[in-house]
Amino acid sequence: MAKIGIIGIEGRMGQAIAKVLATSKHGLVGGVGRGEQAFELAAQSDVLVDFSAPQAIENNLRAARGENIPILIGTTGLSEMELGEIADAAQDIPVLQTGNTSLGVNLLAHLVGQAATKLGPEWDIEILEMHHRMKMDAPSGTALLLGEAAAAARGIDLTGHSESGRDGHTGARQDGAIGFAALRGGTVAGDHSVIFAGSQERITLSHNAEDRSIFARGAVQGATWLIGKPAGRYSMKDVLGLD
Ligand SMILES: NC(=O)C1=CN([C@@H]2O[C@H](COP(=O)(O)OP(=O)(O)OC[C@H]3O[C@@H](n4cnc5c(N)ncnc54)[C@H](OP(=O)(O)O)[C@@H]3O)[C@@H](O)[C@H]2O)C=CC1
Ligand SMILES: O=C(O)C1=N[C@H](C(=O)O)C[C@H](O)C1
Repeated sequence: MAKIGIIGIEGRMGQAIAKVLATSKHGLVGGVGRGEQAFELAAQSDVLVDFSAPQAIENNLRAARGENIPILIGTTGLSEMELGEIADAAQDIPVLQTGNTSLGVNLLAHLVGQAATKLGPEWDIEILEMHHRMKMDAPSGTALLLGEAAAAARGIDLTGHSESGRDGHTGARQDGAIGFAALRGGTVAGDHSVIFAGSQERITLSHNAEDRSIFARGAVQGATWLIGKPAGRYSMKDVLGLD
């Protein structure tokens, strides 16, 4: 049995993970919310799971490092600086950071990579996502993960090739760009489509999350997998054996 500590326990994902743990062989040792002590939680846990907010990352990494335990970070909307802090922490402890913990999305990313490899750069790639009205960040962490998969397959850097937030007189699409569009509304748990638009034809690869339990199950699987691993940076592809 693994002792799992949840950062962001009162949130939508924190509650979904607690529900999964209630019927699993793994134990929930507790959780913390805003302003509470991640350090005390880390001292009682085998692994930390963070679904909170980007501002909490630095503190949460310090808590995991202080106890020499792994951490799974599902929080999205991370800045370059926060991603740098994650890379730094991964020199000392196992860290899994991902925009999506579900099996379906990670398989989708794998398929997107395959399609991008087979289809030449004349096929434009556009990524469309829709989420519930409370979501704080755009493009979603999943959209970026899918964009990274397409960019890696094409041998390009996503940052230098992404186009998002088109509005007004945008001019023509840049050759080789990966486009992002975000919709927000209602209670949508997470819909993502990757569109490959060629000449007179289109291929669309999609995933629809019907419930947060898919992310919660993946988070528990990823967190328990991390226990006992050497320090380093891991992804759900490692957990699910998708490479
Ligand atoms: N990787 C994945 O598979 C998934 C990732 N996510 C991501 O997880 C994150 C959380 O999503 P969701 O649960 O829907 O969001 P919620 O807003 O429902 O929950 C976030 C929780 O974290 C708390 N919180 C905020 N700041 C801190 C802090 N500094 N320290 C500790 N707790 C804090 C919030 O408290 P308060 O209410 O007081 O603000 C809230 O309870 C988002 O970034 C989201 O994009 C979501 C689903 C799947
Ligand atoms: O905030 C959410 O709800 C979700 N966030 C993740 C993201 O940014 O991709 C994962 C999932 O789509 C739900």
